[in-house]
Amino acid sequence: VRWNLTRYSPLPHLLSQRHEEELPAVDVFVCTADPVIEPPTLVVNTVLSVMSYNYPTRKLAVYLSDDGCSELTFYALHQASQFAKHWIPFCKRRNIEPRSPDAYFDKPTARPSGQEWESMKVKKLYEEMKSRIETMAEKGSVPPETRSQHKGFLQWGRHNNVTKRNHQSIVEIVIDGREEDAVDEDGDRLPTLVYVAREKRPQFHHNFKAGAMNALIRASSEMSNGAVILNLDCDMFSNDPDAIRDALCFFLDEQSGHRIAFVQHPQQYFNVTKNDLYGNSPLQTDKVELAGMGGYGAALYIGTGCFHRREALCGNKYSSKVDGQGSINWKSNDKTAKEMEEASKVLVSCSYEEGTRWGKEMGLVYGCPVEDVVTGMKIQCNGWKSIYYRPQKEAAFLGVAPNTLEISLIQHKRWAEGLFQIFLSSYCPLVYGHKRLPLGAQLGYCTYLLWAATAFPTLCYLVLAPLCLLQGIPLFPQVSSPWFIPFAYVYGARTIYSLVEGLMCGYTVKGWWNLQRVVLLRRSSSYVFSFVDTVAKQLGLSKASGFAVTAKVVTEDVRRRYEEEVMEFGSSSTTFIIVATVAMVNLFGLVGGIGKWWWVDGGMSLMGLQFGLCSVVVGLNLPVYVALFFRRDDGCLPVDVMFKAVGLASLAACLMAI
Ligand SMILES: O=c1ccn([C@@H]2O[C@H](COP(=O)(O)OP(=O)(O)O[C@H]3O[C@H](CO)[C@@H](O)[C@H](O)[C@H]3O)[C@@H](O)[C@H]2O)c(=O)[nH]1
Ligand SMILES: [Mn+2]
Repeated sequence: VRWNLTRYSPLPHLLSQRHEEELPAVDVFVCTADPVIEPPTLVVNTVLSVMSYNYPTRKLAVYLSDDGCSELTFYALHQASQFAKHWIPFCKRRNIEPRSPDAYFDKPTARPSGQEWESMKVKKLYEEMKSRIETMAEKGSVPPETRSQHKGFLQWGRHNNVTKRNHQSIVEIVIDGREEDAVDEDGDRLPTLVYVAREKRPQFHHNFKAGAMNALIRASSEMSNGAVILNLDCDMFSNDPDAIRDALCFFLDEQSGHRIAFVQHPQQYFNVTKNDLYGNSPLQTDKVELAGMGGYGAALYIGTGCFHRREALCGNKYSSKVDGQGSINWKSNDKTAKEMEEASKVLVSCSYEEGTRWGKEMGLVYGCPVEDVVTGMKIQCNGWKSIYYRPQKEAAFLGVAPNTLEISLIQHKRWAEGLFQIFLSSYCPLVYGHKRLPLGAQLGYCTYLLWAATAFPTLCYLVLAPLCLLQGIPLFPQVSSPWFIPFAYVYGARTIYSLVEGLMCGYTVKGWWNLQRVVLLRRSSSYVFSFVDTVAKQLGLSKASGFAVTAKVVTEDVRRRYEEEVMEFGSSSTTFIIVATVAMVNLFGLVGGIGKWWWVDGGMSLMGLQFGLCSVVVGLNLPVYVALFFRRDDGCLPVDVMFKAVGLASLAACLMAI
């Protein structure tokens, strides 16, 4: 992936000059799944940020897919549609950035001073809306005066018996951009806003986010039918009001635009701390590796912050011969709102997909926890190219990064599992991509798909090396032997390369060091589970696991520790027992090894590499020891984890001795 770096700088002013009249309709899909882990205020901030794009509003439609089917989320969206009448003109008049109200009012420069009455007024309206949403969340019922403002609330009426897992299709147009009264306080037209909760029934598998996206693709095709689709997770707001125009530069490029299926932005986060304790923002991946994949025309689709050509996402193959291919012009729709809602409801019902190619050849691929990567690859194998675009100016999208170790490890378990599953499936890039993807791209995909497979080599280094050190079994050549050189070279060169590249990408030394630790923790815990689970599933020993939605809110205490970059444990999960045991084994190895070999002539030289390895691991694990023995806050490792870890590590040492 490092052989083919490609970076882009679009020229949006040329786009306006040449194509302003024929700009395509753009549909924005926002997905949410649970009103508790993904609070509605967060969701509507994302929605408001995309509603206020600098783009002709009659060509902009925003769809919210709610897999939680929550009246609260609908209420929040309805509130947001009212607030948008003030927010959008405010943003456009003053050209403010970012356009997520929370993020904007949080900026120190945005805090309105005394004279800024308008800013004060909008801020007040925003706070009022937020508190209404929070009140409704506490009370659990919609105020009667609001209930009568939109027929959509009837969907949650008593006779419908709506639960998260069992309910009818709901498609409610909250703002129909074509209506005369759909205007903001300045009299300008508002973008279309639609709420969709696809039908759920216990006997039908809903296929998580992939299912939600496919439902949206179909529902939107009945309404705005935008030729370009922007996919966002509910926790990722748009940070650049001109992002659509930048992306269109790729699709409308006269030379190669017709072949572009999607334009992917990196996943960047607004809550990453200075030294990125949990390695959430891997700068080398963002700035180098993904750009390298883009160089092969095979940028990965990573689920959010991605602009798609509808046609390619729907499963059509690229062909230079088909007429009209590449044209993504705007078309209008003459149906009434009611007709559109009714037609879409059928398309998002459970049984609609039965016997169709949806989830296989059409739309997002089902059955894989990383539906995004496999779908992206399938699109590329259909002959399309994809672009990876990381704007130099500022991030176009900003999301919420996991802020505890556990959340981050759970997320990685899902990813590594899904990725490995792709490797073992018929979608393996070396097979499926053979002759359809450049070799570099096939191998590039494998560097991700094989994350889980790194678990066992890593565990060997982490467990066998220190135990053998204790027992006096040398595993590597001794320091004075010429065979020492290749080992030292590989390790040294790899480390220096990674450090230098990391620093060039903008890491602090501490940030780079933190990343090494996190990678170690992932490989020795999350990826072990991913590997075992995937293999068990392949052998038919267990059923497909679900999609553990990443938690987006934590308590105040936990957030404070995150901001201070103190590692958060705070539970006795199996993951942490493994983490603590590995740390203890290495501590025993190092201390015991020194005690044993220091006095023996040539002992330190004989065991040199093992000592080195053990010291690095102990160094990386310092926060684990601190959490085990020195910390007393709620985020430390509980006493029972300490006993278990010490017990298991001693047991392992004893077994080795026998
Ligand atoms: O049944 C579900 C489960 C999830 N989601 C949505 O999917 C998105 C991603 O879920 P999240 O728990 O935040 O997962 P992350 O690990 O943060 O997501 C990354 O990884 C996923 C694949 O594992 C991709 O789908 C995401 O786009 C990508 O950001 C969120 O908006 C959810 O609301 C649904 O709509 N329905
Ligand atoms: Mn997420």
